[in-house]
Amino acid sequence: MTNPKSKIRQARFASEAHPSDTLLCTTEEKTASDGQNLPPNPKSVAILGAGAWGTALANLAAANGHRVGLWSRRGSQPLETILEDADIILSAISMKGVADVVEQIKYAPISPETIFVTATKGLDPQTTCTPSQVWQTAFPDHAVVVLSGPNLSQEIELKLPAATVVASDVTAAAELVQLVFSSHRFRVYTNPDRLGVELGGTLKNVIAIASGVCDGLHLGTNAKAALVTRGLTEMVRIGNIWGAKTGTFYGLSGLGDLLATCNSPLSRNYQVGYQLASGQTLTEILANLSGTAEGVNTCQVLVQIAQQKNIVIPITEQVYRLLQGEVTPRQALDELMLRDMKPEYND
Ligand SMILES: NC(=O)c1ccc[n+]([C@@H]2O[C@H](COP(=O)([O-])OP(=O)(O)OC[C@H]3O[C@@H](n4cnc5c(N)ncnc54)[C@H](OP(=O)(O)O)[C@@H]3O)[C@@H](O)[C@H]2O)c1
Ligand SMILES: O=P(O)(O)OC[C@H](O)CO
Repeated sequence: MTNPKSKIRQARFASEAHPSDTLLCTTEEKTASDGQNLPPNPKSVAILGAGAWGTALANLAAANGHRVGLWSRRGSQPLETILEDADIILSAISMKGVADVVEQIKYAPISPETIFVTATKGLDPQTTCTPSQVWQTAFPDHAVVVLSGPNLSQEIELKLPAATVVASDVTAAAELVQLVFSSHRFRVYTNPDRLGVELGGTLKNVIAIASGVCDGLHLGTNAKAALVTRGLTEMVRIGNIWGAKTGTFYGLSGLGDLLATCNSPLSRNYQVGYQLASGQTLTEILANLSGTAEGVNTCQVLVQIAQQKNIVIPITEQVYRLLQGEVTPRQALDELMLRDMKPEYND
């Protein structure tokens, strides 16, 4: 006989429908495959964006026994229905859609207790704001949490172990989100530096494009190590100007995500770089890419910020010029190798 306490309600997607049409937890009871008991106080979690990451996060929360609704603009569930009574509203919308979705729900009846979580890794091209800043501006009285870490969604869907960070200045909100997503295969840490955690996940995408180029040109392990290390220096430099803490960039959401994304062919940003090195144009690559490579837009925003604030970010600049078609991958490499000689640390 199965112990009812060891049962969870598992979310299931019907293959014939859009995932967001079918998610809301089924009533099917199943022995806890993740070793989790049904939580004493299951939360209602609304996930916005049924792409790769939204779907993986929905599965994680549902496997922990929470009530999960997954919304997509292409599904049949109205947004208001998904938002009703949500304890947590998590956005996994790609950056280009965040402002639109925020606008749609700005005037929806949302409880003041509802926590917003953003899992988007991008920058708004109009305002240069981070996604959490966009959400916080629209919902100034709500807790906003960033979820970011080395989290390639395909590995998480395969139930491989991973860790992430949930960051907020509202500790209780971060701790609640930690509880909702934590399991024996997904270890969740809290961090008070919301901006640092968010920028780590965002800025590394540009370095991941550069790493793809490095591997596509077969430049070797020494070159890759140099690129990733100097890339981290650039990330810290930009983050410090923004007001993020240096130490945060050496954690999971910075160095951790950098290592994952710069070394995995599963990363869309890495794929963009790799394919650029093999001679394809950006237009061709993006036309065939499955999912979103946020680093392409982030790079443009960073170059704009660097010019305004006089920040030296040579790798990002070369990635920008490469994406614009102004240099070839080899020329970008030469530009980086032949820069003026300097000490390793002068910040
Ligand atoms: N995939 C990962 O491994 C991973 C891991 C961590 C973080 N992230 C971050 O999570 C975000 C989403 O990534 P993803 O891989 O899930 O990308 P994706 O598969 O391309 O999904 C993006 C989602 O955003 C939705 N969207 C875009 N514009 C919209 C708009 N105007 N209105 C409503 N919905 C809109 C898309 O809806 P449609 O399907 O209708 O276009 C889709 O559901 C990115 O910022 C990414 O950097 C991804
Ligand atoms: O596929 P990418 O390049 O968007 O990377 C996915 C995640 O950000 C990895 O943590």
